[in-house]
This record gives sequence, structure tokens and C-alpha cells, in this order.
Amino acid sequence: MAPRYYTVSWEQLHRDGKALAWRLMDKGPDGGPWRGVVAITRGGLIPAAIVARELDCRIIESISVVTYDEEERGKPQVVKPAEAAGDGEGWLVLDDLVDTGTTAKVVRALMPKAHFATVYAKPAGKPLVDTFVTEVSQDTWILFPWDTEQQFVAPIAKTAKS
Ligand SMILES: O=P(O)(O)OC[C@H]1O[C@H](OP(=O)(O)OP(=O)(O)O)[C@H](O)[C@@H]1O
Ligand SMILES: O=c1[nH]c(=O)c2nc[nH]c2[nH]1
Ligand SMILES: [Mg+2]
Repeated sequence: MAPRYYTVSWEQLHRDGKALAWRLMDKGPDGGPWRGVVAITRGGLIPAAIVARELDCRIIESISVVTYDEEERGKPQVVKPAEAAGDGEGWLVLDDLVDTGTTAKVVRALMPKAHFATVYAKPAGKPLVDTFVTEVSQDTWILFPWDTEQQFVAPIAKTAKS
């Protein structure tokens, strides 16, 4: 289990997703619009929706790579390719985050000409990403709003005695 958590709310994800869209504004093929967006499911689906809305892009393809079972990393498996995107030329590939870069490597091998963007990045995966918004340390586990819910937390005075 990762030693620390970085909790992301829906509002923060929306804000960070829009910040990513700003960074991608002029990076389309020849400075023009993207041919389409490829969302890496499942984590990339909501960032893809936010960015596609901001960049006025209606073409959304998906690729499904299964790498983790909760916090356990396994061998990455492409269970659905992004056929419409070909080698990725002119396409924007989006994921929620890059961690070890395992998923990014698999996707880049399939779509070497695509622009690869994530909202969050950890140091080990950062070199595989063309554009991202926020970096967190390698030992941080990012907690997304779809994986969490609000619940009672005991007062500090009752939990901080050591
Ligand atoms: O850089 P890596 O070490 O490969 O980790 C990053 C990937 O791991 C998570 O996906 P996950 O495999 O948990 O699937 P999910 O998006 O369906 O939850 C995350 O959404 C990224 O796609
Ligand atoms: O929800 C997640 N948070 C993370 O930090 C992470 N790293 C790989 N896969 C991940 N999934
Ligand atoms: Mg994922």
C-alpha cells in the first residue's frame, strides 16, 4: 500500500482537466484541431470528456488496458484496441495519470504518432507523457473521486496519540 494519498475531488478534477485542455489548445496537428481523442479506459474517460468538451472535439475513441487490480500492478493487457486512431497521427491520447509508465509504454507502442497527455504524473512515468498538469511523488497514491466517498473521520485528539 502506498504510504501517502493525494485525494482529488470532482471539482479539482474538473479544474485540472480544464487546465490540461488549455495546455493542449495549440498542440493539435499543424496547430489545428485534433483528429480525435483516445481515452484510455477506464481512468481516462472522464478527463477525456472534460478535455474533448473544452477543445470542441466530438470524435472519441477508446483503448482498454488493464494494468492494475486495485493497488496491485500486473502484466498490462490490451483488452480493446483503438482501431479508428491507427498509428495515432493527429490524435490526442488521454489518461488520468501516469505512474510507472507501464500503460503509457503499451499505448505508445500501438500509437507511436499520437500526443499523449495525462492530468497527473509521477516521476517514473513523466518521460512518457507529452503534456500533463500536476506532478506528485512516486510514493503517493492518487485517490480519484470515483474510487472514494465522504465518510466520518475521528477527531485528531482521538487518533494522534502515539
Ligand atoms: O503508469 P502505470 O503504472 O501503468 O499506471 C497508470 C495507469 O493505471 C491506472 O489504470 P488501471 O490499470 O488501474 O485501470 P483503470 O483505469 O481501468 O482503473 C491509471 O488509470 C493509468 O491508466
Ligand atoms: O487510482 C489510482 N491512483 C494511482 O496513484 C495509481 N497509480 C497507478 N494506478 C493508479 N490508480
Ligand atoms: Mg487506467
